[in-house]
Amino acid sequence: TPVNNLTTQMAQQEIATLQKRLTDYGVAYYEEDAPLVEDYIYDAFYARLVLLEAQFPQFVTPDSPTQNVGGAKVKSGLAKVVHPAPMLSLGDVFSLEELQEWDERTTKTLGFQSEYNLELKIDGLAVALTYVDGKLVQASTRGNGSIGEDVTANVKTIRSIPQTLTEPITIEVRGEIYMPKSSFATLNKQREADGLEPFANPRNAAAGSLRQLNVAITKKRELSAFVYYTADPDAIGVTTQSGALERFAALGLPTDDHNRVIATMADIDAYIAEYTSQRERLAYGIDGVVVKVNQLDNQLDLGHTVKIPRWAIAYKFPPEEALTVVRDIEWTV
Ligand SMILES: NC(=O)c1cc2c(=O)c3cc(F)ccc3oc2nc1N
Repeated sequence: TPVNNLTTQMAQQEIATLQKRLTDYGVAYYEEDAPLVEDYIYDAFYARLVLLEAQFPQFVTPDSPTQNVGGAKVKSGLAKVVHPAPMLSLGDVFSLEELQEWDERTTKTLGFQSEYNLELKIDGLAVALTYVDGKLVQASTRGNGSIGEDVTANVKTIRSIPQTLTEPITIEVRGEIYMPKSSFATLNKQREADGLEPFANPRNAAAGSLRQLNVAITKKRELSAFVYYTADPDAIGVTTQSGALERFAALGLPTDDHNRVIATMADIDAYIAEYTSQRERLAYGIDGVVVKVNQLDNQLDLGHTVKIPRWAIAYKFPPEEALTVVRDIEWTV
C-alpha cells in the first residue's frame, strides 16, 4: 500500500513487522554470516521501513534497524558494483547419469564429442577481479549476478591475490575466495573462546570474513583464492580453458592445479571417483567437480541461458552425512 494511503494503525503494524524482520535478517547476516535473504531483498524492506518511519516518525524506536550501526549499516555499508557482463552461476547435476545426459546434450549441440577440462569445485564465494595495466583496481562479489558488492579493500588483504600482475595487461578475471580448512578450525576455536557462534562451514566463514566493513577483520581471517575464468581470453591470447588456467598462473594469479583435460565420460567418472575419495585430504573444501568444454570457441557456440552457461556443469558430491549413513548401513549388514 502506498505510504500516504496508510492509516496510522496500519503504518504502526507494518513498521513493527518490518523492524522485527530486518533485525532478524541483520543478526543472521551480521552476527552469523549466514544471510537469510539476498541483499537486494533486504535492501528493499529496509528502504520501505525508512519511507514509513519518515512518514510516521512517532513509530521510530531507538532499536529500529534504521537507527543502530550494526545490522543495517553493515548491509548497505558496502558500495554496489554493476558487473559489465553478468556473473552467471553453474548449473548443477547430482548423479553420473545426469552428467551423462549433459554430455549427450552438449555433444549433440556441437555435433562432435568435445574435450573437457575438469576442475575441483571450490566451496567458497565467487568474486570478480579487475586489473588495469596489471594493477588490481576493483574486486566485487557476484551479488545477484548483475549487481555485486565492492570488496576491493578486503581482497587487497588476501596474500594469494596479487595487486600487480607479471604483465601490465587490462583484464577482468573471476574466481572463488575460500577459507582453508585449517584457518576455519582455528577461527571457530577462537570464536567459541570469545563466546561467539561458530561458523557453520568454511563457505559462510569466507563470506562473512570477506564482506566486512572493517578490513582489519578480513586481514586476520586468512582467506585464499583460485582464479578460474576470464571474459576476455583474447587479452591473454588463449583458446582453451586449460590454456587460460596456465596463463593465469604465469600472470601471478592463484590457480588450482588439479585440473585435467579429458576426452571421454569414462575419464570423467575416474576423476570424480578419485576426488570423492581425496576430498577430506584436501587443504580446502570442495563440493563437487566442474566439467567445462575446453575449446573456448566451442563455449561461444554453446552460449548461455539467462542464468547459467551451457558449456559448463557442476557435478555436486552427495552431502557427506548421507555417505556416513550409507557406510553405517553397509557395516551393520
Ligand atoms: N567453485 C569453483 O571452483 C568454480 C566455479 C565456477 C563458476 O561459478 C562459473 C560460473 C560461470 F558462469 C562460468 C564458469 C564458471 O566456472 C567455475 N569454475 C570453478 N572451478
